Amino acid sequence: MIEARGLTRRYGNKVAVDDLSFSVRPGRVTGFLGPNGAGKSTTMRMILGLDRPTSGTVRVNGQAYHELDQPLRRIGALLDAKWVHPNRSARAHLRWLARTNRLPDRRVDEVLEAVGLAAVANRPAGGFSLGMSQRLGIATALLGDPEILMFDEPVNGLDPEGIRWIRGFMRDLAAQGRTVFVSSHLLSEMAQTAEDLVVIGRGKLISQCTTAEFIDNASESLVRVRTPQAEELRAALARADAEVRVEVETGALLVSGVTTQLVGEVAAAGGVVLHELAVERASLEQAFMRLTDDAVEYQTTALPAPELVTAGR
Ligand SMILES: Nc1ncnc2c1ncn2[C@@H]1O[C@H](COP(=O)(O)OP(=O)(O)OP(=O)(O)O)[C@@H](O)[C@H]1O
Repeated sequence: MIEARGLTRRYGNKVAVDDLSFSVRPGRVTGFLGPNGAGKSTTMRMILGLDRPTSGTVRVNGQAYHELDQPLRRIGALLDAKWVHPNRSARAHLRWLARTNRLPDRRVDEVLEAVGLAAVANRPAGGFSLGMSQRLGIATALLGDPEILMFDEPVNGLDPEGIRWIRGFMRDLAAQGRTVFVSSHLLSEMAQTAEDLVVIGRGKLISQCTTAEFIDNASESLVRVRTPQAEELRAALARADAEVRVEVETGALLVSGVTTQLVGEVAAAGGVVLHELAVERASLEQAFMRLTDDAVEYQTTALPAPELVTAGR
């Protein structure tokens, strides 16, 4: 269990993490989701005692990190896969960590086996691909056989096979009853991995819920209509209190807050010919960006949001 209460971290005038409270439960993969710069890495560093909160607390099984006896046995983390000394072999790296943390040598071979690195264990880690480095980072996190595991953007830059392996591995760890907390800036990635979500933007909590609930709330259903009498239909729908937008690229009308049935009936009553009438679900990533829009730190000005013209209600 990880519990943050009023967790806040300021760097000068910048509030990187802002009064964040959330809990991460055992036996599930919990995604830590937020756009770039939202404060995910800072929060994870505070959980590990690598950064100090300006105010608030974060506890690992009821204790602050520095109070933990043998912390590697309680919580294992992958924050940066490339921190291993390049001339050191995977096995030597893990042995060194095991010995300095009073962990048995046999754990080294167990974790190398678990992440599929046994065959390359004596090769210098400097020559490892990103995927292999990630596996070594995960082996390092597993060394103390901890109940809690934390991974910062573990699939960034990996090929599809590496991504598939990491997703499956995280789910297996959760199925063993462990607490698995994993960050990402992509909702689509989290949707395939995590059962629960902690969503943040600009350091603040946006939502804590199941992934299914978040997706349901986030994705807006739209009705897409194509008609040669767009103006008449727009006016009729506005009278029916629907919100109508025109998709500039294709000229189709996107109607929110209505069913296809209602649009069909309004069109029929107004004598409007329809060429297309369909339900369109906003993509998850669009929905996520809309929810966290105010919270995106580095908004691009060169590429404006998709041009949708809103007509009166
Ligand atoms: N040591 C630091 N000094 C000053 N500002 C910092 C420091 N560490 C982080 N920040 C700022 O705090 C904010 C949150 O950063 P953080 O790296 O935690 O976000 P993130 O959600 O992990 O983003 P990303 O996905 O881009 O890594 C950013 O504005 C960042 O510039």
